[in-house]
Amino acid sequence: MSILVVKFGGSVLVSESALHRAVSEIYRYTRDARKIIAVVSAFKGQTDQLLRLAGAYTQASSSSATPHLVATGEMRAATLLAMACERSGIPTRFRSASEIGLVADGEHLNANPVSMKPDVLTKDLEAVDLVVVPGYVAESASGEPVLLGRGGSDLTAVFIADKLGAPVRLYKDVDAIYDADPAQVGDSAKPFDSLNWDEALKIAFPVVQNKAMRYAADKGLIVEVGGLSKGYQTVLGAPTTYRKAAVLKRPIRIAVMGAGGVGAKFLERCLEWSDLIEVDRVLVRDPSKRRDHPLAAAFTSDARNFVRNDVDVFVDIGTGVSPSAELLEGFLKAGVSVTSANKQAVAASGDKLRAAAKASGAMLTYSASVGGGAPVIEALKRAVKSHKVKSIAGVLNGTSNFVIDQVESGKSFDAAMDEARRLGFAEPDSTADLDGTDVGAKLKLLREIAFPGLTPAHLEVGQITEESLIIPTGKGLRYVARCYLTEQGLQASMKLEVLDRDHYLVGARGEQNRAIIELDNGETWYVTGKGAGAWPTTESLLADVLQIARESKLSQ
Ligand SMILES: NC(=O)c1ccc[n+]([C@@H]2O[C@H](COP(=O)([O-])OP(=O)(O)OC[C@H]3O[C@@H](n4cnc5c(N)ncnc54)[C@H](O)[C@@H]3O)[C@@H](O)[C@H]2O)c1
Ligand SMILES: N[C@@H](CCO)C(=O)O
Repeated sequence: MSILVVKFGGSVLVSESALHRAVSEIYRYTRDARKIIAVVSAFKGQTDQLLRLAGAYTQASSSSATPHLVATGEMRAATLLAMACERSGIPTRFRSASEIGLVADGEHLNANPVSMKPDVLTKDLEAVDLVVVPGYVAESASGEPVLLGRGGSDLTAVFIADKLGAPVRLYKDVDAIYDADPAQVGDSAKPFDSLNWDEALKIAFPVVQNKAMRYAADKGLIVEVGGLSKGYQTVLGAPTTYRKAAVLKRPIRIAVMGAGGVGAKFLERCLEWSDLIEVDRVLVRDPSKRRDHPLAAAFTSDARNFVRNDVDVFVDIGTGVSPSAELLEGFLKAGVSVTSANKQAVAASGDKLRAAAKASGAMLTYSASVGGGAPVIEALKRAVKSHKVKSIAGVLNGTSNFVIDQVESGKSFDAAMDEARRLGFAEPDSTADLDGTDVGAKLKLLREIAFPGLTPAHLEVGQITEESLIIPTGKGLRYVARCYLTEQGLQASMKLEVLDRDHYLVGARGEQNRAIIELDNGETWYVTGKGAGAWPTTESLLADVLQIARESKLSQ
């Protein structure tokens, strides 16, 4: 298990909408199979506000009630981050300082951590991808809440990382530690790639809590410090070097197709991140319908002049094969990287798209096309780097899975489909969710990664109808897509299957997707996440856009 401890503090959690950035940063790692412990401190200004409030009633520094009150700031931010991550489909668990047995001694407002129960966290991470923990707060040996000194969430993160033997990254409102404060001296401040502990203790203390640095220096730990959504940081605890890495100097410029259920949410997130992403143009069917949209001036219906190489990424959130497929190919040929949620377009023209990407060197990504926010494509791409895939089995359609669960709990088939449409899970023509059209495109995309060059000798396609949803007592029913190698060649099927109730795929609840990947070395990999809905799909699209920005020539 590859664990990373991350810490989000008030300098980056400036408001509730800043939680989205933290979610995207977490998803960046969980989609690559990292397990995350997120330590969270209060929203910007909250701790001061709560201390002032305490001071209005009593002498805050001597009251045993002060840590109880101040800790509500961390509790609020951490629980909301956990909920935001769940909404975006990241399997998440929240743990309080008391639940992880974080004990500290010393003054009640400036205590030092002495012990914790790392097993609670490692056991959680066997079941989920993320555990969120409030920072700054611990318990005294007698069970009273105590605080770890101002900036103490840094210490919580460093302490937990030490006990888990995991790397730690502290997110700040600066992208690195500089040799002088950039707010004071401007561009003459030079960023460090790394800083040894002696120098870090002299330079980095306005950014990182001194106690946390001393703890890390004593233990010889490595601590990364950087900004959100960036591909660079300063590494504390390594020989001092100034920054050599290329950095992103301007927002990523994008062209988008589609402003429907997913597209509207994606554009909303881009507007929140205008420092990072600039929406240049949006292809819609009828721009006149959206005059009051903040991006109205960018809306166009002119598909023929849409392909131009004046953007960094084309984001396809359209439907159907055409014109998405032509636009994806056009942008790739023009050297513009692309990401697509439109599985029909990518599945229909995968060879052409791969050829265009290869010829121009642009990146072709389509994580959101399969699994929504469940990182099935990432898992398969990782798997084929070092292994041969023997089989894939998965629940790959959120709508039908949601409907099966709803029908099982007593709802009518039609009412469940209506609900899936209302929640934005279903395809524009929702028969595609029931007759294998949606899953067929997804299975093709997975097959092309897992079994390149092979097509199934046989493909069995089943449909979902009201009458077909008969669930035998004690069993589970799932629409399962399979692709597997046999001596007779590649076989594939997608159909309703009766499975044991404790089968991994039956564990996919509602709109969740799940996949099981069997490898030739005997390993079995499991992938889970929300397979449909605007939030998880947007997260997946953003992760592709930000990955393209980090990995492409954009930062040179
Ligand atoms: N809804 C989900 O949960 C989900 C998840 C993963 C992937 N997807 C995929 O994302 C895409 C969008 O899904 P959605 O739920 O937002 O659908 P939607 O129907 O709400 O939105 C699609 C948008 O694309 C626009 N569009 C289609 N053809 C166009 C054209 N020729 N010119 C301009 N605009 C055009 C439509 O007007 C509409 O606004 C689909 O390909 C879908 O399969 C959806
Ligand atoms: N309609 C699709 C959207 C995600 O691809 C589903 O329900 O799975």
